[in-house]
Amino acid sequence: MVHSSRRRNFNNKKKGHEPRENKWRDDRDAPGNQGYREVLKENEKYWEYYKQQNVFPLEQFDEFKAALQRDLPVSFRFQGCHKDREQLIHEMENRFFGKIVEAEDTAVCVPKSLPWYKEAYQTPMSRTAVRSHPILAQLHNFLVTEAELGNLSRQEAVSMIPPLLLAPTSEHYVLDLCAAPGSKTTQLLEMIHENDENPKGMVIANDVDMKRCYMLIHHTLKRFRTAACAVTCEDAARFPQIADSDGGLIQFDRVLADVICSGDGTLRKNPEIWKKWTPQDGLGLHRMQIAIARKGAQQLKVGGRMVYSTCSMNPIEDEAVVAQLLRDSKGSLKLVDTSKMLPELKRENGVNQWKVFDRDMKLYNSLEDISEEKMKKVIVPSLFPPTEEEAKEMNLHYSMRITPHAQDTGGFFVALIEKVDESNFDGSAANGPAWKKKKMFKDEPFTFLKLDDERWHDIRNHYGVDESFKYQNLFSRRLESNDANSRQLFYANDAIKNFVKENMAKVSIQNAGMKMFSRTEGKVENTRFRLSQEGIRYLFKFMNKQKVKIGAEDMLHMLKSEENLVPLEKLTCKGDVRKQQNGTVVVYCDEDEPVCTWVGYHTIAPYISKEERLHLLRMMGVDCAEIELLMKSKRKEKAAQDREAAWARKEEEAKASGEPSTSSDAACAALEAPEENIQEMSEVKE
Ligand SMILES: C[S@@+](CC[C@H](N)C(=O)[O-])C[C@H]1O[C@@H](n2cnc3c(N)ncnc32)[C@H](O)[C@@H]1O
Repeated sequence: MVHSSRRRNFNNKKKGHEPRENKWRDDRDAPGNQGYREVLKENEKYWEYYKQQNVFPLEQFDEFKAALQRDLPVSFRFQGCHKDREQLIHEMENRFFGKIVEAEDTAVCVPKSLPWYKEAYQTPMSRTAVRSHPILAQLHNFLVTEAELGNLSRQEAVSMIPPLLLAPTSEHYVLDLCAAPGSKTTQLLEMIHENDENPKGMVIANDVDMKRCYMLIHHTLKRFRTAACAVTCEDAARFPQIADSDGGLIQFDRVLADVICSGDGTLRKNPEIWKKWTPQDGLGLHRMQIAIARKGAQQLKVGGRMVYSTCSMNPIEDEAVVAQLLRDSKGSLKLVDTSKMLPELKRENGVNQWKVFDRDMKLYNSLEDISEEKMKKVIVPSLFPPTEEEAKEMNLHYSMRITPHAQDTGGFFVALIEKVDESNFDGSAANGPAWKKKKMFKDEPFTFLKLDDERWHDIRNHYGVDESFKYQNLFSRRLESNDANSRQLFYANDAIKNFVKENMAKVSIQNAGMKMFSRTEGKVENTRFRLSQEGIRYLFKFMNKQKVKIGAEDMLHMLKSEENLVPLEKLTCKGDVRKQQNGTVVVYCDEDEPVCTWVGYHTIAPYISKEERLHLLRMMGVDCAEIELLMKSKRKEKAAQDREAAWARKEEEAKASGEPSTSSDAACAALEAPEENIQEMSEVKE
């Protein structure tokens, strides 16, 4: 992102300019960040539209408006395994909440857990305010390192609802049709891992936008390493039927259609919407939304459930889409009554009646009102509310709308739909405007290991891997002829392996499973393959060599050491470690937390990130305040360097094009993925 003072100069803004009432200097980290540009938080059409729609009692209108004009509270969610979550929540509450209360500062609030999701927290303070307050800054520091590791995710409160309603289990096959940037994908993955570290189920996360797929892989999934996920890049409205290994078709237990929408419930964090919103935003997306929802329903098995959700409160994008889906299904789909689910969540029931306006707020009561030919393409029959008879069958009130003022969140809509019967549903007729896909990367083939592969012999012998380990689920991303040179070996569970093998020719699969081994060229080790920390999670229990149980003191010594290389001489475990071959050695105090290390002739080095070290120390009850501070200053330094570099690039681009720069730096920075996480995708020149 761009350094603020330079941005101000570039935009010719005066320094020291104070925001006026009802204007907002948006958060520098906000998605779609426009810098410190002022935004007038007014839009007459928007206010009038929602006064007319009756999606919440009209007497609440002033509260609705006031909530939308306030900054969005910060919310975050603890994720990862149950034990870690509990311990981290305990640490956060113990270390910071007391101090915040003691400070008796009225400007500071203790984050509160959401009444309907106890592992998620919300604070009415904006992100900028949190970072600039001395006590909250420490808490922020703690949260940032845990977020880096994927133990915590900053996510809008309302966006946590769809996975909670879908409630997938470890056996479920889940399709997330519009997945990027992936906060709900992570939540779904976490749920299928909740009671089983190595679930039989899988999540296929799809997005039509290649750049956003890339973000999903290298930023979101990087933090939640799993063998049970694949990322595909397809138009959801045309998502292909997935082949199963037995020659049949895969039908999913759960589908999430968190579709593209006008985002008019995200005004509090997307300032652009204030200026641009008209009713046309919803009208323009309606057909695409129906097409995606229909394709999602087609992929469901009988008894399976789909969530249709939008971050818009507009019935044209919400109930009208669900109503058309139900109409088309001829009784194969039913809305599920969600009124008893998440009882503490305040919501409005879905509505049976709404009004259809065009871009200029002209009201259309029925199709007969349309005189102009060109409007017939815009105002289509499915925009209108159901007849009284249809409404009785549809139960649109079973769906829910979250209004911003009900519990200080963004606006959101969710419908839970169940497939009750296959016979009348013709998903193949699902058609919508086609998405023009821009191809950036060539999909490298997935080549799975065979028993006689010498790499497998090498790995099996070196790590003493048990016969029961599924070597056939290891793969590289190279053509078979070129495979021996692959730098990395990945691992997928059976469901993902079968999905990939059967479908790689017809589905654009960008990523699957997780990295387990990297090739090494060093002289120290006796294997060509180094084990990665995320790979241990799966391999550890199959390993009979290259692992050593050590005492807590040795572990602390290694993790706390300022030098990465720790002399073996200083550790009591040196004898046991020296019995292993040089290279990767896994050490552990507790079998649940094995740590990958690198052992040389005289030294041992934990082969994990700084954040991971910090997390392990926290889990061992160590006070990490000093290390956190040190890391914070390094992070700041790095962020400043990145900002400068991004800004320099932007200026270069602007100079080259002769146009003033717009700020898509967030996206720019987000696309810089560390090379080691890339599944050997190669760029294709178009
Ligand atoms: C509301 S966002 C999804 C947010 C995501 N579910 C999450 O929780 O992070 C909508 C996504 O739909 C994607 N999208 C838009 N049209 C699509 C299509 N036809 N097929 C698949 N994805 C689409 C966009 O690229 C965008 O990433």
